[in-house]
Amino acid sequence: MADNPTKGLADVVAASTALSDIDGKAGRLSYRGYDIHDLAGRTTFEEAAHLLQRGRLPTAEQLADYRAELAAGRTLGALVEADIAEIAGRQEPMEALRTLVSLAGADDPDKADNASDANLRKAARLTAQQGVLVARYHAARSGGAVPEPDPELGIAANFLLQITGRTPSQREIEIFDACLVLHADHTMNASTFAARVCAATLSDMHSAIVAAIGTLKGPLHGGANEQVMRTLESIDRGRVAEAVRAKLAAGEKIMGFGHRVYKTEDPRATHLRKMSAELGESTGDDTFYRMSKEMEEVVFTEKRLYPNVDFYAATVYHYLGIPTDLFTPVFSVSRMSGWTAHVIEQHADNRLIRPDSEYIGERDQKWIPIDER
Ligand SMILES: CC(=O)SCCNC(=O)CCNC(=O)[C@H](O)C(C)(C)COP(=O)(O)OP(=O)(O)OC[C@H]1O[C@@H](n2cnc3c(N)ncnc32)[C@H](O)[C@@H]1OP(=O)(O)O
Ligand SMILES: O=C([O-])CC(=O)C(=O)O
Repeated sequence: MADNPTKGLADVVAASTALSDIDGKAGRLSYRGYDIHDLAGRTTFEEAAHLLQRGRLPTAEQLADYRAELAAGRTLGALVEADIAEIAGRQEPMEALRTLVSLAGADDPDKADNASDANLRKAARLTAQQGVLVARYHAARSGGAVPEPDPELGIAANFLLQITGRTPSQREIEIFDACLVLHADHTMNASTFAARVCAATLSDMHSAIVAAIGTLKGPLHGGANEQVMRTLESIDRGRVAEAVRAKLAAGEKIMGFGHRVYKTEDPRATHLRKMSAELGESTGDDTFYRMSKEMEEVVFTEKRLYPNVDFYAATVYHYLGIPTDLFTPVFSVSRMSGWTAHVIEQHADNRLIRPDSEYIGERDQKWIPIDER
């Protein structure tokens, strides 16, 4: 039987959204009508999150209020505090985040309230807490202390401070802030779709985010950034082309390449490639950047595939001193802003999401009693 033409829901429009838009042929991405090239490097993550969750780029006053709300919202609840050390000892980072966000839901003062004002408050708290959860998880498993967040710093700077234990340079903050902006939203990607399916049953925001985190974790989606770094680390630096060709010949996918929607360069990769080059040079060892460039050339020659957002994000995070198994959690720190905005949008104009399936199993089977099977 021929493959279902909508297998994987390719090209199926599953929701209407005013949050982000992609032109896959031209390689363009915009958030609420603002081209990503105009936002990255000029807009802080907090401004982008405000744009997505609250519908507009904030004025200075609105931004100050939003930042104050985020700062107040990053305090973790009693259940999370009580269990984080135990969870850090027993679960991998994305599994732990899934558990911790679920616990945060029990601690949240708005809990299962789906009203729009409650959803806005929960969206801000979830966005404020995600980076803190990653940092606290990392400290708990490594037995170290987490520096207190600096109230003068934003989410990007505080995250780097809390993960690396040192005050990041201004340029590192700018680069990481731009990374968070670049990852914030991306139409109906798998994790956002999962969040919307959950929200569309009129389940609550924390439940939808738990579904999204579990979905982002997989290596065909957000989990690819960690796999990119593992691939680079496993390849002999003088034999990149040979290693890539061997993987392709063995039928393996090369992590960080290909995309369901982009048929040309992912516009986010354009920024991340430049950041990787800059950070590689400034750290004095750009080997992984140069290996990445070579991989890009070989994959394009062999398969005509372009790097996606996860490819150069890997070396950027590596150069920023972020442990490799926290790369996908970093993605969730940013995408939390988009996921929560999608839940708000879904609840505001809801209809149950329930697609159909094509039945390919046996029919008209005759039932046989158990002792005769
Ligand atoms: C944030 C994000 O989620 S970005 C994506 C992150 N994921 C990755 O980087 C994982 C690697 N990439 C992939 O697996 C895919 O390109 C996806 C999942 C991103 C897109 O998948 P789809 O649109 O379903 O494309 P699909 O997997 O069917 O690939 C189409 C063809 O291109 C090939 N292909 C696609 N990506 C790759 C890759 N990275 N390496 C090698 N071949 C690939 C497939 O093998 C397939 O070939 P075939 O037609 O000869 O069988
Ligand atoms: O849109 C997708 O399918 C995956 C992606 O690039 C993202 O979620 O950022």
